[in-house]
Amino acid sequence: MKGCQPVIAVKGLANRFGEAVIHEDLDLTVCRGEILGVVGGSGTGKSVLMRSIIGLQTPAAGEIEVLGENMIGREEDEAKNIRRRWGILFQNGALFSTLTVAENVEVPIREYFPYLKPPLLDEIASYKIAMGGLPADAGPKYPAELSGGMIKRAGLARALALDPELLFLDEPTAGLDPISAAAFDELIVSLQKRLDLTVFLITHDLDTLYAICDRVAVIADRKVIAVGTIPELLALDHPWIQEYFNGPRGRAAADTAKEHAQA
Ligand SMILES: Nc1ncnc2c1ncn2[C@@H]1O[C@H](COP(=O)(O)OP(=O)(O)OP(=O)(O)O)[C@@H](O)[C@H]1O
Repeated sequence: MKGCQPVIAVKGLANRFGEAVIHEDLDLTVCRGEILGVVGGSGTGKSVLMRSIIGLQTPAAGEIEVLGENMIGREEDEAKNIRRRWGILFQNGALFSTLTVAENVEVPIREYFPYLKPPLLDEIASYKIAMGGLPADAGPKYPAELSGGMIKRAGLARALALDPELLFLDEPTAGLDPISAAAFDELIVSLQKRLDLTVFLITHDLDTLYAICDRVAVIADRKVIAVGTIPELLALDHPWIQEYFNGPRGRAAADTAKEHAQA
């Protein structure tokens, strides 16, 4: 991408579990300010890639830089300083079930700013809950009292708790109805613009790819086989890419995106 300032730079990444080789010589660059979609068939290693980037999975080989910092082999206190610069929304929201939404949002704030007093913590949590697009009365609720869409929004509010520069989203619209999914997509775009975020977004949702991603990285054959805009990807004749974007679901998503552009 022209003028790309790399926020994530992965080079020669290899991941293996026993005999199973998940990644081999995988390269990927995510540029500042973009929403990069990551797609690939089930089990191609999208989550393992994200886990490697955020330091939850030690790769067998390769280099990973995030926000200009080498991520491999860092001491815990150094890694902690880098971690506070990003937010993560895990696939199922990963909220603590025994804590309210507000308390969940406060977890990372308490970790990094243990001296903050409850009134200020509550104020910050309310602000983040509103940023996640939840009503104020969601704060005292427990995750079990929330709908799937609200859980994602609460997870997003927590991911935004420390004013991140970079956001990782693992299948944020999975399990949402199409209207809630579209609303969540809009929220991501508006947050990305307002907060000048870089977004690494794993998804199977073709509507999301068309609606909000600047570029899409395709994982197949253990590596990133292509990165580009959807028109750029459509010009490639890789069978998975063609089937994915030109299959019935891909064409329907393209039509929906066209209708939105004309409306
Ligand atoms: N901790 C682990 N131990 C052993 N195998 C693992 C581990 N984590 C992931 N795998 C394997 O690595 C492969 C890639 O998993 P991953 O969850 O990254 O796939 P994915 O592309 O995110 O899939 P999906 O789209 O279905 O979520 C799978 O075969 C999975 O079983």
